[in-house]
Amino acid sequence: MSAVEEVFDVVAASARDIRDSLVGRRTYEDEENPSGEQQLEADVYADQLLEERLLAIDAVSAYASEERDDIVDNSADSNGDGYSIAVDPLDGSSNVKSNNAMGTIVGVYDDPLPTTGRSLIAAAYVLYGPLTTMVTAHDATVSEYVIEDGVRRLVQEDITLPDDPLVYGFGGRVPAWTDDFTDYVHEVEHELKLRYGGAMIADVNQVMTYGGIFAYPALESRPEGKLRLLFEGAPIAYIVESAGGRSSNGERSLLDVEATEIHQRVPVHVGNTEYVTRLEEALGT
Ligand SMILES: O=P(O)(O)OC[C@H]1O[C@](O)(COP(=O)(O)O)[C@@H](O)[C@@H]1O
Ligand SMILES: [Mg+2]
Ligand SMILES: [Mg+2]
Repeated sequence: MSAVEEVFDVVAASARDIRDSLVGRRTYEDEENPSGEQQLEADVYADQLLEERLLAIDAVSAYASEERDDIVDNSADSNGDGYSIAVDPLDGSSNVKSNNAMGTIVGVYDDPLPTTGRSLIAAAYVLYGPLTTMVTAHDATVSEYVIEDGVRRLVQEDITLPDDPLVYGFGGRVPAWTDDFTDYVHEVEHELKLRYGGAMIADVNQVMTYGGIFAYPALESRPEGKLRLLFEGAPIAYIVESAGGRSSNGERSLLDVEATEIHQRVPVHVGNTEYVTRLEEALGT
């Protein structure tokens, strides 16, 4: 089995345990993560589980996560030339309180972190919805699996974004959006249906399913947006682009954004090519 398939299997097995763990871990810890957000017990649990299991794979030499300051380096065990894994252990974890959908995001990078999304050789996300599903991208192929008893079963192969887009979801408070972005939203809302749930993975998965656009844009008070490049933006861009869509930070593909810090943020826009291209035009880039 290839190392990438091994990573995907470990993520699937861990997804079952993460899901099972949620029931007793819906309260906040006293700690904040490196992005200054309060951590839930569930965030910490998922992070520890994934760190332990992913680093146990021979070909994995480093583990970085949204929930910890520093990279955990295991290169001595993998002869220094293994993959670096970047993880958002629970995406949209504040949804655990209201029992709404959440995700797990995994990027497999072929270079030491921080590095650009062009170093990604695979990416995957788990969606904890009514079903636990997993979408993987590797070798230009996007596949969807259902996870049962910790094992992934293929349900759809060679996924591409639908040609007739239906939905949009944009994060951030409306008054915080820039004027250019707001003008774009006013166009799009005549064409697509709003679907926004506050967990990027759930919102992006709707775009993967129905076509359209998801964005967490630059805000007036926060030009860098909210989402993190290595753990959220680049892996999702890799998956959406592998499915025939586009990603952008407003100017260029998220895969081409220079990475200088592990926890750096980036404006995220992903979806059907037409909508992302129009968005770049609206932003004047
Ligand atoms: O609550 P807001 O501001 O709409 O932000 C929602 C965004 O924040 C996130 O929850 C951030 O992810 P984390 O839960 O991993 O910090 C995204 O999943 C989502 O798109
Ligand atoms: Mg997240
Ligand atoms: Mg998270």
